Amino acid sequence: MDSALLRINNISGHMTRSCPMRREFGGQQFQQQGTAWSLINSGPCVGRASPIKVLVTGAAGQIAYSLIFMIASGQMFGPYQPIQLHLLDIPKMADALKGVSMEIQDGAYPLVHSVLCSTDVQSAFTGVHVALLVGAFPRGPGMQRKDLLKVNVSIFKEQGEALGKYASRDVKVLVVGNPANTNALVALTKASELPPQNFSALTRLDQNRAASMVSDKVGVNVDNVSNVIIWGNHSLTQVPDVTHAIINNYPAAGLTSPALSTINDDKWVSESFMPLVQNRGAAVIAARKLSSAASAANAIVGHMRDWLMGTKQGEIVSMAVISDGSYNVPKGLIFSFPVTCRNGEWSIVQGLKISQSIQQKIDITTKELQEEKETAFSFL
Ligand SMILES: NC(=O)c1ccc[n+]([C@@H]2O[C@H](COP(=O)([O-])OP(=O)(O)OC[C@H]3O[C@@H](n4cnc5c(N)ncnc54)[C@H](O)[C@@H]3O)[C@@H](O)[C@H]2O)c1
Ligand SMILES: O=C(O)C[C@H](O)C(=O)O
Repeated sequence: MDSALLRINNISGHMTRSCPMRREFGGQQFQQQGTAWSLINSGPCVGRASPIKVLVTGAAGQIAYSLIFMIASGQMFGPYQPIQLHLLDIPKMADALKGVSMEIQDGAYPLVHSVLCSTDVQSAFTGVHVALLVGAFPRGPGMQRKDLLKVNVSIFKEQGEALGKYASRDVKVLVVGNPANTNALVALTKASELPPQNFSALTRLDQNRAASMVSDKVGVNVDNVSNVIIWGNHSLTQVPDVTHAIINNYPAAGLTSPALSTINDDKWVSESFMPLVQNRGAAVIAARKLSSAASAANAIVGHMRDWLMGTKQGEIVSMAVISDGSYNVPKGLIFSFPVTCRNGEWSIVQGLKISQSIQQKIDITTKELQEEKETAFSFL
């Protein structure tokens, strides 16, 4: 197979049936403006009445096997956004990829208008509005993510070039394949035609892991925990930070409490919570003999939904994005920062107070990213 297009729905017929004037998604109101959906009171956002092209690489792999079906069911772009899926994998996975496309068809997802299965980079990347770069080799037991640099950098070099040449100029890119921050930097560097702000790497899984651990400790539902921050690299040196985290509806409905004083156990924060979050990926590999997949897919959906649809009022999420020098992180590294998103753009939250102990840890993860960058660029 080079490329095979499966046309599932009649695109124009579907559009006219499913675009009312106002809709609600993720607790937010959208209205139709021409062919676009806009957040009411928030300017334009991703929602379009015409289909968007969504690329998933590594589409025959284990993360993709959860992710593609979450996208197809509307969990990433909302229940009114038609989708054209572009699925890329390597030639030896062509049969498995075909099986995935058969299952998409059998799932009868109304939002999926077509599926392009390809082992050819050019056709897979052409015209895409969203690129989810999952395809890469995962680490096994005993490995660190940066051990994958040599084998995975060449993938992101080629795909960065393809983004620059063939993708839509407003493409939003999320790199998942490890080491995700540095692979994203390689792709961005090779796509010099595109703004660096279009690129990001995934640390949302770490954020979700951290929020879940805090919710267990305090005894609240995880959706009551917000503003946990992950600083730096998606690696052992990442800095899970609860200094600015909030417990909502605690101690009673409608009230909020700072997480740190609610937890009231500094030893737990530094000696249990932080290392558990940092080592969680390895713990899953030790238990499953495979790396996290379903939870990674859920994190990818959360990351893209917030980027495109906007974060909730007062909410901070973590995304690895290009550093502009904020918090003294050298410009040009892909670094996980606290961000908010509006109108399809992220901005780094400024002015947060950083304790000395968190600052020391930020310096360590920064140093690791600088070293990874040097190693990766020596392979280019
Ligand atoms: N950032 C994160 O939070 C996070 C979380 C989980 C996994 N990961 C990483 O995501 C990556 C994928 O994990 P997985 O469990 O799905 O692995 P997997 O081995 O199950 O699937 C990877 C797929 O990518 C394909 N692939 C390899 N090279 C490719 C290329 N050049 N173009 C397109 N496809 C290619 C493989 O054939 C395979 O089908 C790994 O690098 C893993 O470490 C990152
Ligand atoms: O740990 C891994 O290698 C996979 C992934 O990055 C994770 O955090 O689960």
